[in-house]
Amino acid sequence: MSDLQSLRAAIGSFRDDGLSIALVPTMGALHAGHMALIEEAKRRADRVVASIFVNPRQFAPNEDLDAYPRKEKADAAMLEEAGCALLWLPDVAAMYPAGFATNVSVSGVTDGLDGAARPGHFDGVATVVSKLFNQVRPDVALFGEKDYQQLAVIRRMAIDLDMGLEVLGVPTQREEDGLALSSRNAYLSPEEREAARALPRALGDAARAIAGGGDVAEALAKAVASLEKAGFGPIDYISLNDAETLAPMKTLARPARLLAAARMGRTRLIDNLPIEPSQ
Ligand SMILES: Nc1ncnc2c1ncn2[C@@H]1O[C@H](COP(=O)(O)OP(=O)(O)OP(=O)(O)O)[C@@H](O)[C@H]1O
Ligand SMILES: CC(C)(CO)[C@@H](O)C(=O)[O-]
Ligand code: BAL
Repeated sequence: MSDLQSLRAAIGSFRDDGLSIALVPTMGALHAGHMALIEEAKRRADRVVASIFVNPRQFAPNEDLDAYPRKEKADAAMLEEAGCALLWLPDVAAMYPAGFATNVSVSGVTDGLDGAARPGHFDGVATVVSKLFNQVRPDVALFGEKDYQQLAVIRRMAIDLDMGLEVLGVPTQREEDGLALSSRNAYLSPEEREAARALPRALGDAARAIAGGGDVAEALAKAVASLEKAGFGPIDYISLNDAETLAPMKTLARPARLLAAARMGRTRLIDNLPIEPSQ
């Protein structure tokens, strides 16, 4: 459904029946990564609401808003098949009517990584996710760890603004060769798709080296070299960061996340892995 009045009525009737609600926000072109969020949502709440909205405010003018894949019919069928109770499909004019003038901006966790590489991106994400939370008023909302910084931003926002819901992360779903599932993988040519496996491989090698006590800078430099050799470029970042605050780390002193963003042809791919310090 696409109008807020109908959404509120449907949510109201779930609430009248005493049912809990999970929200899975997406931009559509659904794949098994999204479906893992739906499955986890079903375990966490009585009713699952999915949203599909390609949010113009989180794309910079030079990014792929127009090219972004749109597959509403197939998406709706997949969601119904998976047992999703409601699909929320707002349109741009309803989300951002004339006169819209509010921006939600989270600082700190947005300082580096995609926050630096995509200026304004996380303001767009925080603003639209605030709206989705206010529209659906879920008990729990689920996000993928593939977009690890996004998950950290939304967690921070929900706490800081007393949003009164649980924000849950779901592990990254991968292809057989390790590539993280992503709607943007559809942009890759067969040759680029083959070469793209170097990204999870480079992250895995670096994560193992760092977890085993290896020098962080050396492991990161090696990862950059292997990505360049595979045809990635430019590499926006490959970086070791605190798993919670996302502050950059030079040594493995606390639970960490190894995060990367790099371009394969016209496709920008991101990925990340956890690294735990050994006791
Ligand atoms: N491989 C994956 N595993 C787990 N969650 C995922 C995966 N891919 C996407 N998600 C999650 O699905 C939600 C919706 O993401 P989105 O619709 O942008 O899909 P996407 O595949 O990440 O697309 P994009 O190509 O834009 O990165 C986000 O919370 C995202 O982290
Ligand atoms: C969370 C989200 C739906 C907000 O537009 C988007 O950034 C996404 O799909 O990850
Ligand atoms: N999956 C994150 C949304 C974006 O890249 O715009």
